[in-house]
Amino acid sequence: MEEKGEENGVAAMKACYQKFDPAAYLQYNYTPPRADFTRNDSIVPWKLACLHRAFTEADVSGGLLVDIGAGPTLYQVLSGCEVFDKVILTDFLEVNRQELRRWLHNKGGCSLDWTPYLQHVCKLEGRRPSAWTEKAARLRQVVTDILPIDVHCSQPLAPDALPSGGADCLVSCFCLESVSPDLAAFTKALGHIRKLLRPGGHLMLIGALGESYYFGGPGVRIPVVPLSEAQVCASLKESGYTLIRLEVYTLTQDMRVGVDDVTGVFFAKARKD
Ligand SMILES: Nc1ncnc2c1ncn2[C@@H]1O[C@@H](CSCCNC[C@@H]2Cc3ccc([N+](=O)[O-])cc3CN2)[C@@H](O)[C@H]1O
Repeated sequence: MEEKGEENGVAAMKACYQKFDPAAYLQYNYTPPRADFTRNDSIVPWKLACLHRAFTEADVSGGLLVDIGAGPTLYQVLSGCEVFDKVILTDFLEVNRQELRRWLHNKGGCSLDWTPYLQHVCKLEGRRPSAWTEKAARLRQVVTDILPIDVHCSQPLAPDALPSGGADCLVSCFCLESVSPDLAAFTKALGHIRKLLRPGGHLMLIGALGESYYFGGPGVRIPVVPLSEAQVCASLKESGYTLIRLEVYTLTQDMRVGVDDVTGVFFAKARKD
């Protein structure tokens, strides 16, 4: 019976995503006030600072970085693309993979201008902001594939998607808790993606705390499993990771813009032993 319930929950979640609107989603979460580069207390600069620090620490190295459930966003690999020579982006929806391809193929028609993001990460790296064109070229050079993924499958990617040794690092932002019907499914999904990672490899995980829903487009209300810090730590441990660091951002009133009921954002750096 339990298996059936779990399958139904996952199927219902997948149905919700059929109406996901990348352009609206980007406007809701990746424009001011949540993405205000003139404010250090804005959410996106906080996330980029966490990712910059984590990717530039000496314990992170290797050849292949895989982004799990990238959605239509690229910010999550702007630091990692300088450390790894090969980056694979993944998402469940073709509309999101198309959005990513549009930017990577420099074809125009993107729903968001990523220039301020590229400039901000260049500043974090101590480079002049005008080096953003070099970072854009680097990102376009290292991203080799944009693949379909389903974190609820015990084998989330196609069999030959990754080299036999697996990825050296995974990054996943706001995906697992937004696609899982409950905490058990979230923890199980962490276990599924862990199999994509080589022993000693790192997981950089960003997610929402206390979120029970968000809008993935006008009128597209998508349920989310509300997580606490303690549940995130317990799920990482239970699914076979060693937590290195957990950082938390608490949303100020002006960051609560009506597109979700998220109360906080966590950043976890963990390792597969
Ligand atoms: N089975 C699946 N496997 C893998 N990916 C899947 C699956 N199903 C859907 N997907 C894929 O996962 C999705 C990832 S986008 C999920 C959005 N998460 C919630 C949203 C994000 C957000 C952003 C920023 C801030 N903030 O405070 O600044 C708060 C929040 C909280 N609300 C989407 O790309 C879908 O295509």
